Amino acid sequence: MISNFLPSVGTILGAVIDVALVTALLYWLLSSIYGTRGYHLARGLLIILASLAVLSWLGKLFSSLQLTTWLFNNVATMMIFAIPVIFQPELRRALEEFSLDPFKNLFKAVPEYDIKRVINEVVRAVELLSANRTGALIVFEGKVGLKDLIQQSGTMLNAQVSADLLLSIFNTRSPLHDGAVIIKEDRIVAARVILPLADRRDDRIGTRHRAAIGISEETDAVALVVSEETGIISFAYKGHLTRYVELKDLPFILESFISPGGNHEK
Ligand SMILES: Nc1ncnc2c1ncn2[C@@H]1O[C@H](COP(=O)(O)OP(=O)(O)OP(=O)(O)O)[C@@H](O)[C@H]1O
Repeated sequence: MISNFLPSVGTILGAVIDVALVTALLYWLLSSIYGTRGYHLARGLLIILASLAVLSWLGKLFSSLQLTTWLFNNVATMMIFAIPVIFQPELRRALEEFSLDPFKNLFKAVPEYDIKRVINEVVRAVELLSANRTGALIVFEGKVGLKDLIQQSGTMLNAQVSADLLLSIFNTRSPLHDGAVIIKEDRIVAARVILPLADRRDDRIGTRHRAAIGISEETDAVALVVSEETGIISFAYKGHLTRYVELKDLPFILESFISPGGNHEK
């Protein structure tokens, strides 16, 4: 008798395969866009959708929560059409990369690196850039990836951070000096990257500083600026520009914002 109420082995197996397939698809989707600004948006949408799905399922179980069930059904349908539009560039790139190397995003190890060395090299470069009044914009990538910006406008370098390399890049005779340098962990990932400009209009600052504020508004990156006009060192974080940074304070400031794994803790 009880066996009438128990699901058959086939049903259980079907459900397990169903869940495994959806999980694998979502994992692939998220790992494909990991490193882009769309990743956190996609993760947020999935969390909302999963919460609504759980509530809707509970609603069905207890024959209540009709509004939640209605909301879930409509949001889910809407998202099927909205997601390809919102994530069009990321999905396109992910599919292209997938066709070239299907297992590229699996089994990535978390790298370890010497953060003190990176900071020392950056500070040494900033000291000379500031003294020589050479303009510079250095962005430290945080948890939010900047891969999409780099692919749109930058020149890939993927070189170890060193003061000499930073000085060569920002040398005004170098073809790479315009735009921003992106640092991820202990690598200079790219140079000549065009950043989104902050909307804020302020006559006291030009486009280099507005670009630093812009990227710090849109992501959790820290952007370091050396003014070409005055040699003043500034940094932008969470949309706020701190100017007149003293060189002696720079190592502590950078250390407090950057931690291994690309996470800014403050
Ligand atoms: N969107 C952007 N992304 C990255 N870099 C940019 C962007 N816009 C401008 N820059 C950089 O800023 C330089 C122009 O700086 P501009 O003089 O307008 O700004 P500023 O804030 O007054 O800086 P400075 O004090 O160094 O003069 C450009 O040559 C380029 O290297």
